[in-house]
Amino acid sequence: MAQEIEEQHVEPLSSIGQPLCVKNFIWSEEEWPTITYENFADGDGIPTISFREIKSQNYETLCKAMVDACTNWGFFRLVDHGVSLETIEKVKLRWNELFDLPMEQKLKGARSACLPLGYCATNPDYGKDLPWAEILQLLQSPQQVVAFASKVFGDEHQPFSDAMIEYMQELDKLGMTIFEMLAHGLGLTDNFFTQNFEEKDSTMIRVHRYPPCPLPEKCLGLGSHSDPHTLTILLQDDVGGLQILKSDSQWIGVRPIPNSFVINVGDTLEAWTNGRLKSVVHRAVVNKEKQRLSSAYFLCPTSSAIIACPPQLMNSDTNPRKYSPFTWGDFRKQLLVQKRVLGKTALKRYLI
Ligand SMILES: O=C(O)CCC(=O)C(=O)O
Ligand SMILES: [Fe+2]
Repeated sequence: MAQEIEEQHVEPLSSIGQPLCVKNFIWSEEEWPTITYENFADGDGIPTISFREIKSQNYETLCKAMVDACTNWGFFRLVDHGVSLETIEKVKLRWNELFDLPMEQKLKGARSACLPLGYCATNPDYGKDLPWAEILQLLQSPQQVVAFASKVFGDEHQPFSDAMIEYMQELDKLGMTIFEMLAHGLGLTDNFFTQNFEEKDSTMIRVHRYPPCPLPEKCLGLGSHSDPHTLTILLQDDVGGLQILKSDSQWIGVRPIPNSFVINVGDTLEAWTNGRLKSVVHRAVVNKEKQRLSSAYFLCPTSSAIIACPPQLMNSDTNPRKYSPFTWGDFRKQLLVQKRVLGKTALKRYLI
């Protein structure tokens, strides 16, 4: 029986001419998930922040709560975020339409080995520990979205392109609000972070669709990693599968709540705040019954932005500088060479 499952062909994740079966997706044993996709009990302590009262005098409290969430968890859920449900539903529909297309058509927009932008079914370049996911990765640039969509949908690209561009513009605005609030809560000038985000040359989106998996106890949608960027705004559907690593090496599931985003701190923001805000390792697990859709919007500063912790967040005796200042462009270049981020390792190169 086990043998039969392992020999099964995995149609939704096989590119043309590259048939894959379940056994090609079995991960190294240390990585096998210890809790299932719908085990959320331990994750209910993850803070939930609402923007409903953002305009009132509660602003101060809200900013502090956000900083606390990013300090203690590296993650929070955001509700009443102001991005319209219509924008979100529209883009989800377009993503599903894309993933539902025949493989030949999707591969017209395939990513190339040298540039990780476009569509791919799993990521065969990894060789082993293959993600159980279809993935679309694109830069925030409207031109790039249109170029990708035109390759895949031809003259019919407009609904996809428009939905995607609108969604990313909304998320960008939301990201800037969060950065202002974090700066405020940390006692920095409100534009401390946002002034570095004028050019959006490397901000990007990654959309995943994880098909049902016959062997979820040995496969992973996305392996454990921290996000190297600054801030991630994650949209997940109601299935569940995102798990985060608590400090005591315990994995906990993030319960999906309707019309919310999951926000998490990336490595770059951790360095920028001298470790005050934490970039926490997480992963996506899969399940036998349901496909799952998620999308991560990764906010990145201008390439020339210098990531250096401001003096207000350090203390020469008790909390000296932990990372040598670096530019986002330099870090990004190194990440592109590294290709695969495993666990939380990317920042080590700048440790003092
Ligand atoms: O699918 C998820 O819930 C996680 C996605 C993620 O962590 C990422 O794309 O970096
Ligand atoms: Fe991530």
